[in-house]
Amino acid sequence: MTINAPTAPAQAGTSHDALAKWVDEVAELTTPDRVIWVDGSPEEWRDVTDALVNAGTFTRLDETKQPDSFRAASDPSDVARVEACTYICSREEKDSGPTNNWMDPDEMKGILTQLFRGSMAGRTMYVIPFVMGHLDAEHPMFGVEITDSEYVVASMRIMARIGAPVLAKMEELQADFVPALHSVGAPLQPGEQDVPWPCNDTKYIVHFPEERMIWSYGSGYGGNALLGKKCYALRIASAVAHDEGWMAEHMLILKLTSPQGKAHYIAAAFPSACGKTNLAMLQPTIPGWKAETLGDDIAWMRFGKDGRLYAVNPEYGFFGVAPGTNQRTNPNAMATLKGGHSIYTNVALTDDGDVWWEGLENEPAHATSWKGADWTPDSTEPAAHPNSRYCTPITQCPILADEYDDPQGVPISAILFGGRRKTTIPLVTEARDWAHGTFMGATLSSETTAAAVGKTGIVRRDPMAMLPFIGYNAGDYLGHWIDIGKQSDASLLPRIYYVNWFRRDDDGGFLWPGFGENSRVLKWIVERIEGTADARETPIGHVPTPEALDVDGLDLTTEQIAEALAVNSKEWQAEIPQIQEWFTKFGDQLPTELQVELDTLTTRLGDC
Ligand SMILES: Nc1nc2c(ncn2[C@@H]2O[C@H](COP(=O)(O)OP(=O)(O)OP(=O)(O)O)[C@@H](O)[C@H]2O)c(=O)[nH]1
Ligand SMILES: O=C([O-])CC(=O)C(=O)O
Ligand SMILES: [Mn+2]
Repeated sequence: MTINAPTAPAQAGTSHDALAKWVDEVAELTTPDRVIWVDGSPEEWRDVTDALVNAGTFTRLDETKQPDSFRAASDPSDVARVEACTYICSREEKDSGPTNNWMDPDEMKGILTQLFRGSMAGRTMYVIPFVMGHLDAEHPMFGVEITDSEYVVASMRIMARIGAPVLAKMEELQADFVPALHSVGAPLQPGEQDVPWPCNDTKYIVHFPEERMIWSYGSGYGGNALLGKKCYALRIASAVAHDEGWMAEHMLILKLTSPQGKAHYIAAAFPSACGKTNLAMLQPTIPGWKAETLGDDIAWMRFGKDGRLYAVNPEYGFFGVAPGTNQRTNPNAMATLKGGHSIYTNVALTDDGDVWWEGLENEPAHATSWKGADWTPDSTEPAAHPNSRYCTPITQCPILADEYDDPQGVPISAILFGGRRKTTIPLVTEARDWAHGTFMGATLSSETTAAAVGKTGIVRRDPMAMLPFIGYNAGDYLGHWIDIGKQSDASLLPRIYYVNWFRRDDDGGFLWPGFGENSRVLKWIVERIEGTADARETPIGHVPTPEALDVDGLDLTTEQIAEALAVNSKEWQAEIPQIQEWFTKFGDQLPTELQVELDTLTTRLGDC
């Protein structure tokens, strides 16, 4: 850790000229007490976590239960992504498109410059060099986050490859980087006592796609503040990917090996809190099948020389939803957490120094809720916030695939889209071809969850699970998907599937047991790719025949399975006007291929 006196020039920290200049400018604007260059060392982790414990932000957990791990409780107002305050400030409004908030970049910079002025007073400004993806990638994707939050420093260390080796490489290459400026927006007057979770009611999460730059103000929460993740690896990277002909997607990556030893890599896009982390760490329930994890949230995909799409996970940790995670649903997440070095945010603290959340085993008789209140099983308020999270190193995952660290990535055989729908969407549907698959992704819909501020349970269209993350015009984004499908031979492209683990029966219960049992659906998908599984053709695509889905040993009746797989034409006919209305949003920007797909679907439904 290099400490500069307040007046010392920041160049002391780097021989990267552009970086030194930017750090100086930010320090001058935000007036921190000191500037620290984050090197990623174990001593630094100790210093930062000690500082967070002293500030009351972190509680150190019991060493035998949760080694080197901490629990944080946020301000009750700062618990999730704030989509209403998230902007794509392209130079032209049309380039931000119909799905994003926009403001003229100069106007936005004016507002934010005022807010950032003096915003780090009384605090330490940290400079975190990071790389999304591999440092040895052909084109390493550098970023530097400047933040006044120790919580961000500790979390970024888990979530991304950061520190001295990254800075050294940036200096050697004098490399371009994404400047990512973050402040919690809570300057301290001399002598003023800090609060455990500083933040500001005014929040802005702002992206300048042409300049490849991020400014985030007022929130300390994950997706708003760990700027390598959604802000860089999805919003900025999607704009870069569009320009350069690759893809930055909200997808997990997993490796599935059949009993015969044949491996396939699968990517899957589900909206926030709809099952990516759980599927990425799946424990198959069918004999002989093995799953390994490569990533749980983001995939960057490029064509290889062989014409296949190769995916890498640009992250280095998991930022997972805590509630519902337990030994039965996700034993591999539990084992990852057992490795320690983890941060839990907005979960309950037990009296013996452990953490607890709804759905976890061993419900305590008493705990401290995420809001700091006494909690007992009789309490009416939840112990953990529904969007409480764990942040833990990917390298501790017991089923991590060796290839996760390969800068070339892995060739993808199948892409899954999925959402949370009580009705209409069958357990699994296979697209007829890439354009049809793109249509499935473009019309993906899901009930809203606690991962973003706002009402939950509302069905909304969420194209490729990217609605809050597309860093440019969503119509162009859909066009980009269509284009990608034209760049390789159809036989080399991943096959596309639409899944729904969340369909309900008449009593409101889940029709499908989900979690490890989802391996049965993956098995059908792999067998389809290999040409050995049956399907029936329906107006919406191919669904498994009841015999083709391996339900051996599953406690479901034939009727329940049929219900999970049903294509109900009445429900689909009701869907058509909603899709039409959704497409209207895109105007001329809607790729004609997608209108053709909608017309085809309408005709097919009319015929049945
Ligand atoms: N019923 C059912 N629930 C599931 C299944 N998979 C995940 N869930 C629940 O859905 C919630 C979110 O799951 P995650 O795997 O954390 O979702 P995610 O897509 O990784 O979410 P983000 O990290 O916000 O992007 C958790 O409460 C899970 O227990 C499933 O197959 N069936
Ligand atoms: O970004 C976040 O804050 C958490 C997350 O993974 C999501 O919301 O998809
Ligand atoms: Mn997740």
